[in-house]
Amino acid sequence: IPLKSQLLNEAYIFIHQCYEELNKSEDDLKNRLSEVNQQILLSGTYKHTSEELEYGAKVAWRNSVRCIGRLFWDSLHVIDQRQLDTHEQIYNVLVKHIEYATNKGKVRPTITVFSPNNVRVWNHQLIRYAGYETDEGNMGDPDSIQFTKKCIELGWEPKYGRFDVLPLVIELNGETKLFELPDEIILEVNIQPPTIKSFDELKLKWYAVPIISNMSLEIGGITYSAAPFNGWYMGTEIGARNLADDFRYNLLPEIADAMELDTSNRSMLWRDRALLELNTAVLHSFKASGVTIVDHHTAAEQFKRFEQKEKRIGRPITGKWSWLIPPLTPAATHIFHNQYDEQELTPNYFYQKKPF
Ligand code: HEM
Ligand SMILES: N=C(Nc1cccc(CNC[C@@H]2CCCN2)c1)c1cccs1
Repeated sequence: IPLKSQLLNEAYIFIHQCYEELNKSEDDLKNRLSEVNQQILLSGTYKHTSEELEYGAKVAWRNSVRCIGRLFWDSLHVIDQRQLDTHEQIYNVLVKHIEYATNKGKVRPTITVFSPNNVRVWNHQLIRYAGYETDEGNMGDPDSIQFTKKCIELGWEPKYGRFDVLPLVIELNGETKLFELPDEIILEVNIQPPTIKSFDELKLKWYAVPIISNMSLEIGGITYSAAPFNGWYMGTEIGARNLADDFRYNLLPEIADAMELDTSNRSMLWRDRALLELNTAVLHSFKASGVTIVDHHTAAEQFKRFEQKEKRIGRPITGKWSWLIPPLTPAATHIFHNQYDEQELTPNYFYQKKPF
């Protein structure tokens, strides 16, 4: 086929890779290639079959170089919602995604794919806490301050709490609408340590399911700009970053006080002791609540199995070392002592320009 455009080229490569890996016949491949060629020459684009979409979304996960959780790439639940064309339908399907993925705590890795190019979800994650800048300092999640301001501009009523779940902001064909999430679909875990009782006054909690909604899914030259996907948490994301970073909830000083540590002397490693206590509390609390979570040692072990499996099959292993090593005790994992090819193959998930 004279490759008249970049899209033809990328479509060609994807269909070949997909039909090869799915063991399709030569006839199927030939027929599909000429069909795709026709669609592109006639309309300038082409439509994936549901099978191609499912394969593409799974392989995009397998190609995500920053992800430690890729062992389970083939078990992704792919929900094809490319036919929806109103804000309300999209909102209802996002609520269904949250319920299906949460599954009362037995988290199911899931992605919902909307029509390419004309849908955007403005949220970073479907469930995330608001952040506020007040005269007395910050309240809530500082990472959400800018988006929270946007929601207030769009008519959202701020509650100025520490853990206010943000509304969904859905853009369709250039029109943006705001939707509140019903409390009952948001599963949260109260975080208390297995040891220290004084933690309780800190009244800590976090939401159960991380659902990334601001990245695009690129398959064979087609960009799905709204394709929210979730897995389950690795404990350090909550305990070593979201609740610990001094530009996030910055809780280590309070944790250290609750542990009656001497915080006047750094070389006593009080920050490290507080981190350990907080991270064991996160893992313990999620497990006690029956919510899926993985510790960073187990996750690294699973990633090692992923590497071994990919090697056996003869596929390249790609990874981004600085993201794959966990923020807590990284040198205790094999990842720390390895090097990885950072090449970003497609299909893949990519950052996209902010819609606001
Ligand atoms: C099943 C459990 C999973 C676990 C435990 C897991 C774990 C992680 C962790 C810890 C990160 C780094 C996040 C950060 O430091 O902010 C990450 C990144 C990533 N994961 Fe996974 N993941 C899982 C499933 C998935 C799924 C289902 C997808 C997509 C279908 C996915 C795609 C990605 C992508 C694209 C990134 C990079 C995000 C960025 O660049 O900001 N992961 N994963
Ligand atoms: N466990 C998860 N964690 C995760 C995965 C991808 C992206 C993120 C959020 N990353 C952005 C934050 C903020 C800056 C650096 N980390 C979290 C998953 C979320 C969705 C699928 S798995």
